[in-house]
Amino acid sequence: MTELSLHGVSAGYDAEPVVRDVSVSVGTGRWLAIVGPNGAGKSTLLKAIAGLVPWQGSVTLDGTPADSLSRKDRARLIGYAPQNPVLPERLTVTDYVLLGRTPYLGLLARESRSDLSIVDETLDRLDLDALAARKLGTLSGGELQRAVLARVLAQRTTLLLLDEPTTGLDVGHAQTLLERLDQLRREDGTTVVTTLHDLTFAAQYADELVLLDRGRLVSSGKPAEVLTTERLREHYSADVEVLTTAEGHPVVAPVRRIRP
Ligand SMILES: Nc1ncnc2c1ncn2[C@@H]1O[C@H](COP(=O)(O)OP(=O)(O)OP(=O)(O)O)[C@@H](O)[C@H]1O
Repeated sequence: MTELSLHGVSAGYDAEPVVRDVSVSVGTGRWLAIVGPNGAGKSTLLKAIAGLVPWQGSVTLDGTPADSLSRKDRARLIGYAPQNPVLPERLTVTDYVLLGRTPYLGLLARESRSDLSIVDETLDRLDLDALAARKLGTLSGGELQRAVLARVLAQRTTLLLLDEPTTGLDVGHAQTLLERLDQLRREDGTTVVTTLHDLTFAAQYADELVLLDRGRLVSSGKPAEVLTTERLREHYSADVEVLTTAEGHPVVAPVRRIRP
């Protein structure tokens, strides 16, 4: 169970921060989606929470400063899946997912029966059983995406940071993956933070959104509060209509204006 809080977080790569002064909290078992136009700093913010880029400010997990955690403790608490992971093509899906158990292994120790059963269970949860013996290099983009999610889920962390988990998935597979994630969150109480380009998916799955533009937080709150036609025009330079489904979820629809 992990509550995540950020206060005045700035992060970047060189001298100039590309994310500035972001403050946001995510309650235990909640889902936060970071949205914003290309280059806004979404991935950088996620990497800052994961401790993968230099950052300033305060990041706490259940009140404990993230930078006071050892590397191993951090890996037991935070699971991070990058947007474009480097994948060892010759590894089988099972062996790749087993890498998620690394934070629990002692020096030179082999995986235990319990590690193997967690991997089996994770493969089963993500319908990857049939692909378990396949090498990563032979999988389709969508299958790989599921394998990446499986590795991070096998890590059994209470906070998941997922950078664009639906990249390259068709609408059905994207929906299935997000549903599975939501189910795991409900069953296990995992806190989820994702970046998502698809604003409709973000609105339908996340409890709260933060909208970044040029490194700054420009809006945060419930999806229907953040996703307004005016705000999307201002920050994305996009012509959209925000519709509402029968269930009350926002749908962000691009609109083409035919000019005479
Ligand atoms: N490794 C890096 N070194 C230097 N600058 C970087 C690096 N990675 C990203 N940046 C810059 O930081 C800024 C924010 O990038 P970031 O990837 O966080 O944006 P993003 O919102 O995730 O974008 P996108 O939607 O295009 O994936 C961009 O200007 C980008 O060029």
